[in-house]
Amino acid sequence: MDNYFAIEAIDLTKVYGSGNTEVIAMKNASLQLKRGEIAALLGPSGSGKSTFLTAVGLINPPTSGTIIIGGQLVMEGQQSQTNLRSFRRQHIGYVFQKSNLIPFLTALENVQISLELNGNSKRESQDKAQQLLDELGIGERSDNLPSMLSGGQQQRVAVARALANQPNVILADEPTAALDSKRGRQVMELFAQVAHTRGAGVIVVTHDHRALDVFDTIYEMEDGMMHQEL
Ligand SMILES: Nc1ncnc2c1ncn2[C@@H]1O[C@H](COP(=O)(O)OP(=O)(O)OP(=O)(O)O)[C@@H](O)[C@H]1O
Repeated sequence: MDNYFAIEAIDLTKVYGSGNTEVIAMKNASLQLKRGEIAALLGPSGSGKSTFLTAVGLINPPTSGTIIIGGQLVMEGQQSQTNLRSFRRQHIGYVFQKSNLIPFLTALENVQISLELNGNSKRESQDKAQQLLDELGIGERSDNLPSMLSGGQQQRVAVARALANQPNVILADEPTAALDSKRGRQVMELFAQVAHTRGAGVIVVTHDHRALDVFDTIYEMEDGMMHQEL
């Protein structure tokens, strides 16, 4: 089927530095994620999880390997095959450990701005942002600045922002690290729902083994190598 995979990462390797200071952070890491599938990425500190996620997120290119997103070849080694900036904005939603909301914009404006950056009118963006916040259960807090929201609410706004442009791919780097286990689980369930209902491919880096049942697939990194858990 055309575009059956949200992400195909093939033999990704990343080398930082050279000579004595060379670090091989990722070695031939491969992963195939279908649309509608949510995968957890586990592994000890320093095993290469962030390196993998930022490579696939087109933030930090691999030294070698191939990245195909939504059926389109985007990276061949360090060579980009498309305009990475606009590709990223249109197709990839990123959620970080801390919500990284813009502190002087309201919850609504934080979501609205990413829609406007993608060419939607102000009015359209406002309506769509409000609708997303409503769907995520924080619509009544849309006028609040991030500092007035709890960690879990801020993370919901960050998820709304990541979903705003209906990306094929959502990448989350320890999105629940700042949350208690109940709220952490809610955020994980939200990602699973987004994958299953919107057909996005979602990868979540996590250290939290308590919510692993929400994932369709579990990958683990060790010393830069990727394994799929059976
Ligand atoms: N910019 C960099 N320059 C040099 N080495 C780096 C750089 N970024 C990461 N590394 C090294 O690459 C390896 C993998 O790091 P990475 O951040 O991908 O691990 P991680 O699994 O995400 O760790 P954590 O769970 O602690 O966030 C580590 O040995 C790290 O020290």
